[in-house]
Amino acid sequence: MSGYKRVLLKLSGEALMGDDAYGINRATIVKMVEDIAQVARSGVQVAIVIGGGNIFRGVAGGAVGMDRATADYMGMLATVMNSLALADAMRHAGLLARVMSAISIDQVVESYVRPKALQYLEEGKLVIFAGGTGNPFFTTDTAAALRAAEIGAEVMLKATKVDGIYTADPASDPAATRYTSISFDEAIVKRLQVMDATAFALCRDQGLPIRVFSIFKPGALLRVVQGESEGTLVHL
Ligand SMILES: Nc1ncnc2c1ncn2[C@@H]1O[C@H](COP(=O)(O)OP(=O)(O)OP(=O)(O)O)[C@@H](O)[C@H]1O
Ligand SMILES: O=c1ccn([C@@H]2O[C@H](COP(=O)(O)O)[C@@H](O)[C@H]2O)c(=O)[nH]1
Repeated sequence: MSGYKRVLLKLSGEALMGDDAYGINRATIVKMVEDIAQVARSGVQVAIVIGGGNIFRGVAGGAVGMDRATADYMGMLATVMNSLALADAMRHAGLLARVMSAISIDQVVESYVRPKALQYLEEGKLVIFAGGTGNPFFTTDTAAALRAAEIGAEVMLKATKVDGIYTADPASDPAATRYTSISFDEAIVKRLQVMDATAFALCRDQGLPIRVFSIFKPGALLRVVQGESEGTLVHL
């Protein structure tokens, strides 16, 4: 069905809220899992990183006055919660998923060990990388780029609230237009805020393409994995 054997899927944490003000919307997570199941059942190995913006963001208003590193650790813990919720929804859908955290919380979740993650993927299990990079001052987009490179994913798929990369943030600029494709250097130089520059630079240096597409568009994930033109491709 596709040329891809192994992909890294970055899911927006904020998208998990659905129409709610914060947290995890049940219907939204179930829909996300249905889309992932279609791809996983086709034989593609899928590793996932989910953000934490629906629960906590270290640089957000709620963290004003806090020590930045402490706030960032709270953000990383939020991604552990989202990862557990995602794995639970996957179990309900009959999928086998393992959560591996960059921060050790052994009573709750397995710690990230690269060979073990590779073994799970080869066994056909979904692997959810929680806890970001395990370091403050980073983001889950950078964690996704890092893990994608570590596991030898062929592409990083960023499923987000917008349907690609625009000339400016489409949420605030209605005149913004969407790129079908864009080079890493152009995305970095133009400071397009859809992803942080560290994540773009890591993918560029590893020759790892990124596809940005809408998490809400029905069938978009499957089309992306089938190699169809969807959203925006970021390339060398
Ligand atoms: N040039 C741009 N093109 C597209 N989107 C942009 C651009 N600039 C800013 N954005 C914004 O980037 C955001 C990306 O959303 P997303 O929820 O994936 O972010 P995130 O920080 O990775 O979320 P989370 O941390 O919750 O996973 C969108 O809300 C979009 O409005
Ligand atoms: O490697 C990482 C990943 C994340 N954080 C903190 O968590 C929040 C939530 O992650 P998002 O990517 O914004 O969804 C982020 O704002 C950071 O505060 C981190 O410190 N290190």
